Parts: sequence; structure tokens; C-alpha cells
Amino acid sequence: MASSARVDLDGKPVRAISICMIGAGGFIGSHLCEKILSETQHKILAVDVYSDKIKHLLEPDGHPWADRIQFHRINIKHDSRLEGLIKMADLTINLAAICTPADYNTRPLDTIYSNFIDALPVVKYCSENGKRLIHFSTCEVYGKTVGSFLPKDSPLRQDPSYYVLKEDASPCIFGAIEKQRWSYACAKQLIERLIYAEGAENGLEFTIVRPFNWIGPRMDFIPGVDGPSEGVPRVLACFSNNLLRGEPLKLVDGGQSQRTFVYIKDAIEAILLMIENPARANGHIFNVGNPNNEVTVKQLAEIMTQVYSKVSGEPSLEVPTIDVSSKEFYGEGYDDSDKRIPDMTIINKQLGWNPKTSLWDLLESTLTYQHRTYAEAIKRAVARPVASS
Ligand SMILES: NC(=O)c1ccc[n+]([C@@H]2O[C@H](COP(=O)([O-])OP(=O)(O)OC[C@H]3O[C@@H](n4cnc5c(N)ncnc54)[C@H](O)[C@@H]3O)[C@@H](O)[C@H]2O)c1
Ligand SMILES: O=c1ccn([C@@H]2O[C@H](COP(=O)(O)OP(=O)(O)O[C@H]3OC[C@](O)(CO)[C@H]3O)[C@@H](O)[C@H]2O)c(=O)[nH]1
Repeated sequence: MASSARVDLDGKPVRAISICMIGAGGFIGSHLCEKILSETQHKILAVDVYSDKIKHLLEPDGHPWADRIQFHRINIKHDSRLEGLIKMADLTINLAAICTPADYNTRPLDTIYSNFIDALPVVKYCSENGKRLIHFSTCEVYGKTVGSFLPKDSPLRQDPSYYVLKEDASPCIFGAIEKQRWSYACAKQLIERLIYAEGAENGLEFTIVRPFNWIGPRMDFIPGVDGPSEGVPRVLACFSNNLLRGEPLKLVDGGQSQRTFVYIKDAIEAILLMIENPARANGHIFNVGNPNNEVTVKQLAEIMTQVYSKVSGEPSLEVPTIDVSSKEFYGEGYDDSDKRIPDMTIINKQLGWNPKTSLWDLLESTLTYQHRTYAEAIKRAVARPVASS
């Protein structure tokens, strides 16, 4: 239930504000809208080209928050209404982006335009109108770890200073230009630099968020059910799709890359702290992840297979995974981050935030959702006779 007497981390009352949330209809946006509407009195001007993931929040009646969210179907590439919405709000949160790796090397122009060019007016309008901005960047700005360039048997690879990623110290290490995978990371890095410079030269009040593989319900789509059959979503949805269809999970280049996964509901708590504690969040770049949930992609596939069997009651496949080359899976120009462990010093010091949910628990609640939401639809799709030509 929304509380009218919220206090910030310094014990001061939090004033209800108006938030222009761009990309509100996506995975993170949908969870952020739910949290803000159910636990605070803030108002949301929700901007997106899609609203399916927030339609349960937009029904005119039946919710105590009905008058606190307004949906604006706007493509920020070309819509003059954007500046007016930013001017009306106290805070803008920009989530809009192309952010699925399958696009980075196959649609590099769209990727660069979406992550850099389309974000420029948002930064400009915030700066010119004296409005606060929380901008979503990515852990991909770190690229590869320093340690990945050491010989495989070097003992230095075990030294955290060669792989733990620190906002104010780690370099950004990308591959060659022909490795177009890095188009996204590079565009995100440049918009971070621009926002930082607007802060330094023009006094823009900003916070930059670097999410480390947030996962949970409503992430991406299941190909052939609520997204294109040939589409390639991020790994959670790829593996969920394989499990739902009873197919082996595809391990790109053997699944040796490592990731740390954080539960979306934990991560959203961090964003609410940023929203309600501007004095502690402004001018900072924050890693938001769970360093305790590190696995290789192969281990992720094994755990998801076990968890799915538990929540669906279906036995696991005898051969649960198959290897596939990155060229076959993603096409020319793919490359990968080897390891992503967030340093948590800054977010801990400024906001006292820590993630809580273990990988097993977050996969159990997420795969329960996937099974409940998609299993029947997939059964129907598989049973449907193929139309004869
Ligand atoms: N989910 C993660 O773990 C993760 C990790 C790193 C970075 N991020 C960043 O967080 C942000 C949100 O990610 P997400 O996982 O929710 O992705 P998402 O694709 O689910 O959400 C992005 C939303 O932006 C909207 N959008 C894109 N271009 C738009 C435009 N021109 N006009 C209006 N709306 C537009 C999309 O329709 C979508 O609803 C992105 O900036 C992404 O780069 C997310
Ligand atoms: O079927 C599959 C799909 C993927 N992989 C491998 O899994 C690793 C993680 O892939 P994914 O979650 O799709 O994306 P990344 O972690 O590489 O990149 C994201 O990180 C944050 C963000 O910025 C936004 O979410 C995005 O760029 C990877 O190694 C794939 O190769 C697989 O083996 N099988």
C-alpha cells in the first residue's frame, strides 16, 4: 500500500514528485512502475512505444493509483511532445534502448542511434530545463576484464584487482571495430561521458546506473509466442524458451563466459533509493548487481534445467545442453564479456543497498512465472498443424 509518510536515508520526509519514465513499457520499466505506484505517492508520465508489460497498471478503474500514471505512446526518435513531458516532471528516468546482444552486431546502426543519438535530446532537455536525470547505462561499458588478457595459467587471474569492476577505476576495454558487438557498449560509454560532462560544465543533476544482468518475470519475449519466431532475446528468455519446448539449451562457444545475475525486485529497490535520495545519488555512477550470484553460462543452464524440472514437474532431458558457435548463433562480429563482477563499495556507501536473493531463489520464482505464463501457449503452438503450401 502507498505510504504517505516516506522518509529518506537521512530521516527527512520525501516529497511526492512527478517522474517522466522513458522506456516504462519494458522489462525494468514495468517493475519500476509497479514499485513506485504501490509503495509511494509519486506520479509517472510513462513514455514508450509499447504498453503490453504495464497494461495491468493502466486500467482506468480498480487501482488506488489510477490517477498517478499516464501512458504516452511516443517514439522518442521523432516526437515534439518529449520536451513538454520532461518540463512537466521533476525527474526523468531514461530506460529506452536497443539492449539485446543479438542486435549489436546485426543492427549496429540502429543500436548506436538508439543508445546514443536518441538519448541526446533527453540529456539536453534535462540540462536546459534544470531537471534531474537518472540514465540507464550498462555493465557492458567495462567490456572485457584486464585479467582476460593474461595467460590462462597466470596466478594474477585469481587477483580481484584484475577482474572486479569499479565505477571510478576500471578501464573500458572493447574489441576491434569489426567486432560490432561493442557498438552498444561504445554508444553507452559516450552517452555516459556526455552526461558526466553536462554535470561538470552545466550543472546537470544526474545519476548513471550500470545494471549487471538483472533478470526476472517479463524479461524480453518467448520467440513465436509474444515475439518473433526467429528473434533472439537475452539468455534468460532463450533458455526459458528451450525449457518450455523441451529442447536442449544452446551454449554459445561452450558457455564459458561468466555473469553475475541479480533479481529484478532487489535491483528495483536500489533505483527507488536513488529516486528518493537525490543528495546521495546525484553525480554518481552506480554498479547495480549481485556479486554473490556468479556462474558460467553453462552452470546457469544446468541450474535452470534443475529448477524448471522442479517447478514444472517435468523430467529433464537426457542431453540438456548443446554447444553452438557464436558465429552460428549471433552471426559475424559477435564478441563477449568474459566476466562481470560488480564492485559494491560506492552503492553501499551512498545508499546502503545490498542485493538479497540467491540465484536458485530468483530462478525458482522467475521460472514459475515463465511456466505459468507460457507453457499452455507453447503446447497449443506445437500442436497446431503446419499450414500446407
Ligand atoms: N535488463 C538488464 O539486465 C540490463 C542490463 C544492462 C543495461 N540495461 C539497460 O536498462 C535499460 C532498460 O532495459 P530493459 O532490460 O528494461 O530493456 P527493454 O527492452 O525491456 O526496455 C526498453 C524499453 O524502451 C523502449 N524504447 C526503445 N526505444 C524507444 C524509443 N525510441 N521510444 C520510446 N520507447 C523506446 C522499448 O519499447 C522498451 O519497452 C536499457 O537502457 C538497457 O540498456 C538493462
Ligand atoms: O541461448 C543463449 C543465449 C545467450 N548465451 C550466452 O549467455 C551470455 C549472456 O547473454 P545475454 O544475457 O543475452 O547478454 P549479455 O550478458 O552478454 O549482455 C547483456 O548484458 C547487459 C545488457 O546490457 C542488457 O541486458 C546486455 O548487453 C552470453 O555469453 C551469451 O553468449 C548462450 O550461451 N545461449
